Amino acid sequence: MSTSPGTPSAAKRRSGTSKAELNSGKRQPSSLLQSSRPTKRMRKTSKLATISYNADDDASEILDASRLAWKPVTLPERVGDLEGLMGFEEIDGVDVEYVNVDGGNERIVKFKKAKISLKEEVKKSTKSMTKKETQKKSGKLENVDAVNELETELQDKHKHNKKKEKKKTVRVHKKADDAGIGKASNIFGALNSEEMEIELPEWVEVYPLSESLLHGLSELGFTKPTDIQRQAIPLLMAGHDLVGKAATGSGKTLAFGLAILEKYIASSASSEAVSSAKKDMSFSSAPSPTALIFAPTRELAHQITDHITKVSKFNAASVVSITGGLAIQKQRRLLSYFPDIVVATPGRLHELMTMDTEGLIRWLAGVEMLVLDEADRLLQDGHFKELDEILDMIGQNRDSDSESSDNENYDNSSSREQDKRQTLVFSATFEKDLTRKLTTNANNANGKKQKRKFVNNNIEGKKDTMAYLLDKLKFREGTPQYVDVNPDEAVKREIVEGVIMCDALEKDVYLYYFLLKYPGRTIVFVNSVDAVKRIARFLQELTIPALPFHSHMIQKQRLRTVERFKDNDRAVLISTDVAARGLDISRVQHVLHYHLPRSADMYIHRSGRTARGTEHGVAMILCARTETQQLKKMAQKLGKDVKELRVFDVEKKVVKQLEYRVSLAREINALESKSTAATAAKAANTKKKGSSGDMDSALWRQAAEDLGLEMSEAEEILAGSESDDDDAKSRQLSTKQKEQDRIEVQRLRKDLKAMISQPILTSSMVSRNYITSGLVNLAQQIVDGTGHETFLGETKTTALNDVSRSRRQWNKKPEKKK
Ligand SMILES: Nc1ncnc2c1ncn2[C@@H]1O[C@H](COP(=O)(O)OP(=O)(O)OP(=O)(O)O)[C@@H](O)[C@H]1O
Repeated sequence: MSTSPGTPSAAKRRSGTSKAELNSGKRQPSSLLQSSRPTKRMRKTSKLATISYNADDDASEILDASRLAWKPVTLPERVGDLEGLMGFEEIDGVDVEYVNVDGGNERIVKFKKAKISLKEEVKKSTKSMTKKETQKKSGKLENVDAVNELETELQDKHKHNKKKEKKKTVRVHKKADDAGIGKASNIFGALNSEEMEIELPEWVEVYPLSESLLHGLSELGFTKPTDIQRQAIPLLMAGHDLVGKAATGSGKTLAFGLAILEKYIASSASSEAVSSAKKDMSFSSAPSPTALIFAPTRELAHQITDHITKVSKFNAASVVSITGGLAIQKQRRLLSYFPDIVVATPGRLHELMTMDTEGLIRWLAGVEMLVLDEADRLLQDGHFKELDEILDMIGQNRDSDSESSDNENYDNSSSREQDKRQTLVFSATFEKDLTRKLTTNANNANGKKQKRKFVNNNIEGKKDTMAYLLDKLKFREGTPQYVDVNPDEAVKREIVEGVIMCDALEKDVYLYYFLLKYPGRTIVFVNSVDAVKRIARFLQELTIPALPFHSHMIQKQRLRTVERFKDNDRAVLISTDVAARGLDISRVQHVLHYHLPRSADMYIHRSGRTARGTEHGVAMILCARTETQQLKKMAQKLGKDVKELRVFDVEKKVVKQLEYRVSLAREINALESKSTAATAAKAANTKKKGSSGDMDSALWRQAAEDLGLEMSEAEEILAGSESDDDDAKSRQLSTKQKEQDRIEVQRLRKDLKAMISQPILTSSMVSRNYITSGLVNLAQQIVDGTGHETFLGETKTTALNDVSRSRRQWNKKPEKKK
């Protein structure tokens, strides 16, 4: 507890709410728990007061402290045995006044009846309103059930189109600035009023967007455009093809999303007559969608759908995602409602198009805007083949309709004019010489267009993939517009980067250290599915709320995991690179690269899961000494000198204390895995025999899920049992062995629990009689609530603060802690 600063002898007041220690209103030492040895008085129960200071409350009466309703404070278990301290008590609803006496060496504490000021009350209610609003606004990723909801919604969109269109034209009568200011009773009412004028001058400056979109932006709280939106939207509205590059989390989705919606609103597709006639149409007669958007992952496709749907709340545009992992027939049905915007992963759309008998291809070929989000990823293995074929399919159909130019005839302007499709390509990373490639097609000295020269026109050759794409996409202009919002910046400015150096085998303990020290929403990236599973298990054992995430999980589980991650601000997502791109989850405080990413671009995308929108965040690499060459190379590719990296120092003594916990957790995991494999082998054997219980595939799937196995693992075990009955049997542990393992796991868990309940001592505590050392005022930390919840003697801090302040650079020795 710090004494009140200020003039000696003067009564000092502060405003706000905090906790204060009490010595029954009598004199007490200026810092109760800082003297060199515990005194008799320190052994007494100390009292805390939760106080509300009110500077205007001169008339408050002085209270007798001994008559107040003090409540005992429950201390964390580990704090209970501090030397000499027996406990604390607290009280609410009093004002505290300190009077410094004896030249400021001592203080008297006076208690007065508290009055909560009107300001405080308003603040309180604002807080709870804001929370509710935020929850409402935050929205959720679509889950499987949402497909059904969406279907109903699409039907409703047809029915209620008229109503929506009416909403769209709501006019404005009242200035937002006038709303509610100084009228406390009506502050929130005004926010919901449809009468409120939407004034977003910075958006209108960029492009005169339709009122329904401004309304949507206003609801999302997006008062001004981001740089990429500012630069891309006018170009897109002028009808240009565009390649857009901007940092992660900089709002690329709405850069193309708003342009698509604006075009939709302007086109006949939004007219009431067309919308209501759609229900009687077929793929060959229905108007083509305004836009077809490709994304490389399912989550990203759902997220784009969600994002565009939210901003188009006040118009009738319908958006669907077509992705793998969900029932294909349902997705076919969704398309049969002829949505205005289709967001797809190439795999599933390809599947649907190759099944097509009713003109789906032709319907898609007429799309007005084609978008490739995360374009460089779409060109990589596992995506490109399907995308390539889709582009061929819709290209051929369009060509046969419009006799469009072939890609060699760039200056055939007449055929280009017939070609209505606009093509948009976005990413945070493109291969370096893209600009050069784009400009090779610019005018030459004679003012004539030059043909693009492709070094290698074959995607299989892996070279020059972007050039191949540019050719394949058949831009309607010879050269698309190129917008690069941050040419010199690889990782977003708002991301503070750091590196922790350790030995390869120490990564687990350093990871645990970081997560304990900086609890907060975190994504840990690793390079294999096995690593995801192992790390998630051992962290869970250490009571860290870790969630595994990888592409072998069934889609339902993946969506559920993302929801759980969003719902818990301390959750730790352990993921492969499947979550590296596009995933937009707010308030992810840290990204940890447990394994070095395989490419510099992947480092940018992984790191970009933090600092979304206007937020800030930390990206930290756990680098084994054997990986330093790889790290240097990566830094070079990012245009950085490795020496610029902030090396983040970790207290070795503290890490030492965590090692035993980590080894216990690993031991438990090993025993549990043995038992899980044995149970699965038994289940597989039962399934094979069929007689004692012929498990159908749903039950089998359920059993695998219950055991925490993926289907691939379960099938592997099953296959093993089918090929060799004896082998499967041998994997079944004897009942006795299983029982022994179970008891051992219980014992280890108990030990681990006991360890976890102990505080971690920091260097200021390790070698000293901490309570009396005078270096750390522990009681002060407890009273103020500023103490770290796990690291005894340390104040609460954030990784953002600590890494930003870290000055140590590569190859410099850490400063010795005194
Ligand atoms: N004009 C705006 N004002 C404030 N926030 C915005 C604005 N536009 C978008 N955002 C928010 O910024 C976040 C990032 O947007 P988005 O997902 O489009 O980024 P991105 O550039 O596509 O990132 P990535 O390259 O990682 O996919 C989202 O949460 C989005 O809601």
